Amino acid sequence: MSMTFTEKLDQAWVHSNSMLMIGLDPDPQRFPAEIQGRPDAIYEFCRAIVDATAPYVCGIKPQIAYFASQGAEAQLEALLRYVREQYPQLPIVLDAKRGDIGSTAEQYAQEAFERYQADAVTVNPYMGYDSVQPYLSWQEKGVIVLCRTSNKGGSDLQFVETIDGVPLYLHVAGLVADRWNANGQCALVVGATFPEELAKVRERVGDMPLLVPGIGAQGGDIPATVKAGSNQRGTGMMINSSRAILYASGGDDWREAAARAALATRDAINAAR
Ligand SMILES: O=c1ccn([C@@H]2O[C@H](COP(=O)(O)O)[C@@H](O)[C@H]2O)c(=O)[nH]1
Repeated sequence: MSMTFTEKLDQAWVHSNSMLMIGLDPDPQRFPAEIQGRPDAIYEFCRAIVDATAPYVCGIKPQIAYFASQGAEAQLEALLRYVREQYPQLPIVLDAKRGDIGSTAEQYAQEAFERYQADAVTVNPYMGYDSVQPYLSWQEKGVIVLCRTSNKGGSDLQFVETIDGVPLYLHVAGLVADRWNANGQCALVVGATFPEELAKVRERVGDMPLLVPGIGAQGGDIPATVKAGSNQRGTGMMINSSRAILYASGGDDWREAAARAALATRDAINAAR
C-alpha cells in the first residue's frame, strides 16, 4: 500500500534531518549558459538542481506556472517521473494554488494527483468547502490550503476580521483544522515573512504541517521562522526556498553553488531548532 502524504513527509523530516523544501521555479532567462536554448532546458536545469540538493531537503515544490508559461508541461511530467524513480522518499508538492467550482476542481485534482502524481497540491480556500472537497476526496493526498501568504498584499483580505473578530487567516486555519481535515492530510501555507502570524497559526492547529515560503529571496528570518512554526516534535514545516538556491551562481559552478546554498540553508534551519 502506498504511503499517505503526511506519512511520507514525517519520514522525510526524520531521514533527511531537514525541514528545507527546494522550490523549482525555472526561469529560462536565468539559466546557465551551458543549457540556454536547449529544447529540454527546463527539465535539464531542474533535474540537475534536484540531484544537487536532494541530500539536504525534505521535499520538492515545483511551481506549475513556470512550466505552463513555457508550454513545458511534458518536461514537468518527465521531471516528476525522474524524482519518483530516483528519490522516492521525497514528497512532491505541486504549487498550483487552485480554486474553482467543484466540477472544475475535480479536473484540477486529477491534473495534480493523476497526471503529475504529486503527493500534495496547494489550493485557495476563497471559494469555500465545495471548491476544496474534490481534492479532499483523494484520501491519501495532501491538500495545502493558503492561510497567511508571504506577500505584503496578503493582508488586504487575510487580516479582515470575521464576524466574531477573528482575522480571516486564523478563521481559515480553524476551519481546516476542525472541519476540512477528516483524512488528516491537510496542511496550511504560512509565509516566513510573518513570524508573529506563523506562531498564532501553529498555536491554533497543533501539529499540522505548514508549508512556509518566504526565506531566501523574500528575506524571511530563519531563526524567527523556526521558533514560531515548529511543532511539538521540533518538525512540522516545509520551509521553501526557490530563487536563492536555484540561482546561487550563474556561472559554470551553478550545480555546486546550489548544493552549497541548500546545505547552508538546511544548517541554518537546524541551528535554530
Ligand atoms: O504565500 C506564498 C505562497 C507561495 N509562494 C511560492 O513559493 C515560492 C517562493 O519562491 P522564492 O524564490 O523562494 O521567493 C514561489 O514559487 C511562490 O510562488 C510564496 O512565495 N508565497
